[in-house]
Amino acid sequence: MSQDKSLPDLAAVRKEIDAIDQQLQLLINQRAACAQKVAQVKIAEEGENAFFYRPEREAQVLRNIMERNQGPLSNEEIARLFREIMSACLALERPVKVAYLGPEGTFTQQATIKHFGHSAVCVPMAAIDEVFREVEAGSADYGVVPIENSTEGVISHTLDSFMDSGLKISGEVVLRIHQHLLVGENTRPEKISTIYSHASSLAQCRKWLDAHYPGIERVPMPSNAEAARKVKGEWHSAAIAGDMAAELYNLKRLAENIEDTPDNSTRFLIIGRQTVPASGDDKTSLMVSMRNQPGALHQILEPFNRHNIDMTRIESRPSRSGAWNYVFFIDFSGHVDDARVQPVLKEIGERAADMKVLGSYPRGVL
Ligand SMILES: O=C(O)C(=O)C[C@]1(C(=O)O)C=C[C@@H](O)C=C1
Repeated sequence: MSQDKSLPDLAAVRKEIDAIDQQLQLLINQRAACAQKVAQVKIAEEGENAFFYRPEREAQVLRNIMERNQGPLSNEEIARLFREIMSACLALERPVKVAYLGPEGTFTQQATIKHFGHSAVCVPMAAIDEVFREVEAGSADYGVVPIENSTEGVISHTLDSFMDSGLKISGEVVLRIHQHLLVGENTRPEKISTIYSHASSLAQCRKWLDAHYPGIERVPMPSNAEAARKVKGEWHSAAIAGDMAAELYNLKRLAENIEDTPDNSTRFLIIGRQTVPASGDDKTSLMVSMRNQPGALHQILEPFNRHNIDMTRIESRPSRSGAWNYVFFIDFSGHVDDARVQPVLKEIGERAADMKVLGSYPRGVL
């Protein structure tokens, strides 16, 4: 019994919670049973190799949840809970196997869980092209690779992998990147002589390091998770890495959120073998090869402008097929099936030496 008469009665509120939990449990299992019925339809229509994961439907479900949310839980929090419910429902239909750029503890693993939830089977790969190969070979259903960082720019390795791959982009996920200075339990801050991290993480924290650890050696590592693993047993070094690595290796945080730009984020792509129908709010990624002639770039950009299509990114990479030819990677708002997108693709296709649609996919929701 509460002392203060204006406070709710604790035992009574807990009883209310128990009753709600009972209903929630029933409803969640009813929802899961519906997912099993959906699986039956998919198998009947498309066979055992049907695509059980439906990115467009998941994006719609999550958007609806956020739109109708009245609180007190925030839109992000409620969507995260439903993300996990859908993840469990999908696993009941058919567990999905997702290859990601490892090792365990990387931001890519964090992005994979953010996108697919905890019920997906996540497998770390040693390199970006291994993620591509694993999905191409059918050993994994989907792959997750980083594509661009807001402070560091594009990850060219991922772009280059698309040149030799027939895989499609089926989604994107954006992760806020928070970097921490991590040490093992026996490390004394004043004894630190080396700081390990991935080169891009060192670059993202350069100003902070200049101010707090001037003159201390900075050693690039293949990943920040590996940097975290290395400092676990060293008493004179520190690592820069994120939450996942800190938890995985049980490291102490000497300083948190040390990235130089507070809105530091990385965008990851989901790659697979699936063409995704329109979700209502989509993006498309294109790969366009152009001969190196005057006005080549203008020829590609002009149709987007004339048809009023919002181009969200353009990157160029030297083509591997011949000297001085360029490949442009273009992202724009819209889906290949949209009536206003089709004339743009037709015109660019006529002007380019080669054009490949890498995929139309829902804009990242979470
Ligand atoms: O609607 C479907 O196709 C389902 O399989 C159901 C469901 C869900 O739980 O809502 C589960 C997995 C799919 O990726 C999308 C949605």
